[in-house]
Amino acid sequence: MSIFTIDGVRKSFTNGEITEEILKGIDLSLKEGEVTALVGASGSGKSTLLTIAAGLQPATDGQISFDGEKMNAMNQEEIRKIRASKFGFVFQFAHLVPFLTVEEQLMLMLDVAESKLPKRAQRKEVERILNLVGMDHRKNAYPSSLSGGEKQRVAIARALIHQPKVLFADEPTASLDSKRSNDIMSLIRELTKTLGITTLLVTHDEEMLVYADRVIKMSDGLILPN
Ligand SMILES: Nc1ncnc2c1ncn2[C@@H]1O[C@H](COP(=O)(O)OP(=O)(O)OP(=O)(O)O)[C@@H](O)[C@H]1O
Repeated sequence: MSIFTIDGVRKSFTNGEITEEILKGIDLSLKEGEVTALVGASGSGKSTLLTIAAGLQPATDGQISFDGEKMNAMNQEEIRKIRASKFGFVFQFAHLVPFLTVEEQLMLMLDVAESKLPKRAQRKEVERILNLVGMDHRKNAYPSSLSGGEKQRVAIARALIHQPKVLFADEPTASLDSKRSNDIMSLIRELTKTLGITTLLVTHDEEMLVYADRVIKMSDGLILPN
């Protein structure tokens, strides 16, 4: 089932007198339980498409529907709520808060997502997700004592702690060596399947495409036919 559909999405940026069209009419649907990878040359529009799909910036034209609702018809506050409760994000760097322990990072995220669970149940949930990403033994650690791969595991746990429906991952392995990249992508794939999430991944790394169910190639603001 498609949970996310992108129809005829265009995006232009204007700098002074010059307007440049970066996305030139994108149609894409994402299926539940699948990892969809966006690949393409630098500047082809991958990150722009991901941020528009995630409601982080508006499209110039076109429709985005999530779970049967048109995101274009929503106001900023409605989009913010969907982002906080239904979407999770992982980027190239983990961006963990340096003065919070692993457990505290995740508790903070539950606050942001306005979790209604009592604190004790929240702690249990944190333990469960840390177990899923293999980091439960480091719940009291601060980010400075974690390796790059461990930080990314915590970032994945933080992205999934509020049980989002969609995971947006923009170059999640770009700061890692080959072994850690494979570990992280294998984890993202496994969690996509076991938790029934829909994952949109942007990557430069061809080696990571084995973890995708679908590979979408972009070139100059368009999706190339398969
Ligand atoms: N806010 C903006 N204002 C003007 N131009 C922008 C803006 N955001 C992106 N662009 C331009 O849009 C084009 C596509 O950028 P985007 O980051 O989507 O590409 P990408 O395929 O993700 O590239 P990379 O692989 O290098 O990250 C680039 O030429 C970029 O300079």
